[in-house]
Amino acid sequence: MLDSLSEWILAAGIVTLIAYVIGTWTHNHFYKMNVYHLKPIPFFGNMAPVVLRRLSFADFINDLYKRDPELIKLVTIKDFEFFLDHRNPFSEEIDPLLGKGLFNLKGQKWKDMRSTLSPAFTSSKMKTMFTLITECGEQLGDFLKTCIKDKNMPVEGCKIEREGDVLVVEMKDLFTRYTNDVIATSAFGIGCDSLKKPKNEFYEMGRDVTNFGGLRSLIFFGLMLSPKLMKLLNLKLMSNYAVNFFRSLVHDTMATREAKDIFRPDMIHLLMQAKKETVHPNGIEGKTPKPKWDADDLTAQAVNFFFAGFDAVSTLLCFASHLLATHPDVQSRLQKEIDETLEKDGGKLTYEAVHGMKYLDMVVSETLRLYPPAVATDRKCIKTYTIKCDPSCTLKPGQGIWIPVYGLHHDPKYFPNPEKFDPERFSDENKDSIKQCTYLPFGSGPRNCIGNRFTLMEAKIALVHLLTRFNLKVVSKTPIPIQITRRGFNMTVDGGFWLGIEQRAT
Ligand code: HEM
Repeated sequence: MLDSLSEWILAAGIVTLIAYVIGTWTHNHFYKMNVYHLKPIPFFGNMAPVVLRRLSFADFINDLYKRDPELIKLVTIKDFEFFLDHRNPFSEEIDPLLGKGLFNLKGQKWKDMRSTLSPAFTSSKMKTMFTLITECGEQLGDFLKTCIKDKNMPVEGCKIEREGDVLVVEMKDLFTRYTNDVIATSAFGIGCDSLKKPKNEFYEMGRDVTNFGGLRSLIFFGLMLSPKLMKLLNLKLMSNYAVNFFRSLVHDTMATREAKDIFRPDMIHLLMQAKKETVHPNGIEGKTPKPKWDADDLTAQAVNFFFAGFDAVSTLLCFASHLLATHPDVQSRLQKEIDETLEKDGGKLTYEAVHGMKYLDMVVSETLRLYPPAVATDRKCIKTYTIKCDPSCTLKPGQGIWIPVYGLHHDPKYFPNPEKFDPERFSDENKDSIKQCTYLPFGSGPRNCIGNRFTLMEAKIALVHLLTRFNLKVVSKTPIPIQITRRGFNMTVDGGFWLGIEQRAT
């Protein structure tokens, strides 16, 4: 027991000293490496502006940014073998369904899983999934049409208000319902209509597990700083309830399909093939042992697709709709392209038509430049590597690298007048002049986003179904100018993406 004041002061002094040493343990790291750096502060390092909500994560990345696309090319493409892994904060022990997802896998296990999954994302597989996704796009258009026509139709559960013939819609809510239904049908093999059944369990679960605001942003930050401490405190990002929900969903779907010999052109089918080991990791039959995936390995991939698909794609659609509503000239030109394309094909939307619309591609690409849903990505050094610069800098295994996607996209050196929404940057004449490794919405090199084709198809289908029937309008609730949130890591705006949706004149 401490019973005198001096003992208390001594104990407090020792605790403070230990805390200070722990909080500044790595702070002379860059100094010792002779690398230009921002001076870190105790406990926060350089993250104080984000943790204390003085800056959004995107602006923080922009401020940190001292870039060199050539270096990014070395790390992500040329010398990729030295930087194979992400610095992932998810641990297989704490959050198995996050830790075992492709994004988090390391080394050979990542290579094996990536080769197993890659066949699911080829153009031919996208084509087979096109019909499933188009059905969700039609569902979205039909729901909005009925909502406008039938003023008595209940819309509780969805964030929709009525102003005469205009629906005032919170687009993040609308689009997460669409992206939820898309990923439910294509990755989990189940049909959902989250607009008509706004409280369905799959949607509620998705909203909950992909919310990285509030307490979760602190746990996320804690996992980055000290996974061991988080494990000790039993703090995880996914609740046991959510883990069991996804485990039994994937397990039951696979069991039903096996028992009834059901085939569906979706990702569950591919995962089932992987389980049966019919997909060979390197395509060289007999030379390399086939990886053994257990049930969690496979469920984790579906969960990984869900995480990526639910939030990032809806974020892209929110920013795209906002930009179209605030740039009516761009919206009209896009509607014209869509109308003409559909007319040529007798009103039917085909895979080829979606991929042939150039202006649509330019609008989506420019949205991803201006507001990349992944504002940064990273790599972890796994073998000692010397960067040939002056003075040279040697990276040791375990050290991490940020790739500041948002900073590159907003650099006037690569994108003149970077805050301007200008789809022309991606026209046939201009797009080839974009310098390699300066436009990275889906990352770079062999570890880039495996879902990039899927994303573009999904987003374009939604925009076609919306713009062919409706106009997007600025309303009094529309946030202008747009302010990216300072709460948490999600690329979103406080208060919501409110826009007006009105039926187009026929
Ligand atoms: C707007 C939508 C999306 C954006 C902006 C996005 C962006 C990214 C980025 C930046 C990375 C890291 C790449 C790197 O470090 O080089 C990534 C990885 C990944 N993404 Fe996406 N993504 C999106 C949608 C999707 C979708 C829909 C899926 C799945 C269906 C998906 C699955 C993945 C996976 C599995 C990885 C890890 C790949 C690996 O480590 O091999 N993403 N994504």
